[in-house]
Amino acid sequence: MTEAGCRQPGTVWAGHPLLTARLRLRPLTIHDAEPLVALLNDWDVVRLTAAIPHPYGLDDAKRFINDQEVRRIEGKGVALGLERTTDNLLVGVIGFGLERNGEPELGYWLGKAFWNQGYATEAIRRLLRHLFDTLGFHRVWASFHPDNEASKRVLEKAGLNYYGVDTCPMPARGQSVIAPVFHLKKAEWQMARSTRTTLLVVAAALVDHDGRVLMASRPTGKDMAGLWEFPGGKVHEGETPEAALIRELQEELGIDVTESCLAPVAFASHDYDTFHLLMPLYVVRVWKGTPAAREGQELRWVRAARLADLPTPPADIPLFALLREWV
Ligand SMILES: Nc1nc2c([nH]c(=O)n2[C@H]2C[C@H](O)[C@@H](COP(=O)(O)OP(=O)(O)OP(=O)(O)O)O2)c(=O)[nH]1
Repeated sequence: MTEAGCRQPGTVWAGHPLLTARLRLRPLTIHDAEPLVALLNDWDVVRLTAAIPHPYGLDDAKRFINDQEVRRIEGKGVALGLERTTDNLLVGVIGFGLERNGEPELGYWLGKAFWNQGYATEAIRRLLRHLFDTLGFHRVWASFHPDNEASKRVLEKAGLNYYGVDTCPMPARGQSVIAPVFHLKKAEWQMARSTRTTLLVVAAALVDHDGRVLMASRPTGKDMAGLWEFPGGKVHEGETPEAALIRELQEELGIDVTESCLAPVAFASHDYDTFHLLMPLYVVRVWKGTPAAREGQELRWVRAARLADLPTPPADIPLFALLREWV
């Protein structure tokens, strides 16, 4: 963990995309110009923002991307595209600037089609972890247009609280507003996170005679729907991980596995927004029955070397390289 004193001055981005259950947060590139126009040329999206012009054209998008690249290099702030993992679609932008006494101030917007689906909260929570844990800041700020109730709710859900009001210039709207200001201190953020649970989930890499691994899509209605995962599920109270996996494989795939055929090979330990996942992974080469989708999921046999090409929960990504050693 980096503390504030250790942070390289001017570092606002650690270089790797930040992953959430459904999103990838990464710097904008010139390829985002057209998608930005498609999302931002919409009065409903921009009317409560301070600096986004309307109408919004390709030149505006290119200038914005370029300016943000310069700000990032100069260590003044960063704008990150929010890319949905299942289809790599740009759904919005989140970022921060250090203009408020060198402490990060958040900004974000989502395309209208992506409102009310929890994307903003998910992105803010991940960015907070980056700002506090990786970059070592001790406080973050955010302000919003007083009419922007949705923004207020999102900030509250992410743990920020009311600080006061401030006069905020809105150059693109030709006015200033008295805007509510919210903030969150690192100590409060750490305190709230300390009450989160560690969730124990077990998973199986079923390996067939061709060395392919069975992956299942998470069904609609579950968190991370559409992503490809190892079959498995939560360990119930009083259950051993092995018993839980045998039960899950019967429930989800209709196959019978005995405990002696479960070889533990790796585990995932991943910090999701609202819980910490601990997931032992077992390789299984012998089972009775033919795996069939019993719970509305799709199934796919995938070569170990191609697992990383699938959209998967972020927790699974480190497992793929480890699994290649075993398959
Ligand atoms: N099974 C499985 N779960 C995974 C993987 N990667 C990953 O992050 N997870 C997460 C997704 C969920 O948050 C959690 C598993 O919970 P779940 O809700 O699917 O478990 P379950 O089958 O017991 O479902 P339910 O009966 O509670 O509905 O673990 C994976 O590869 N396989």
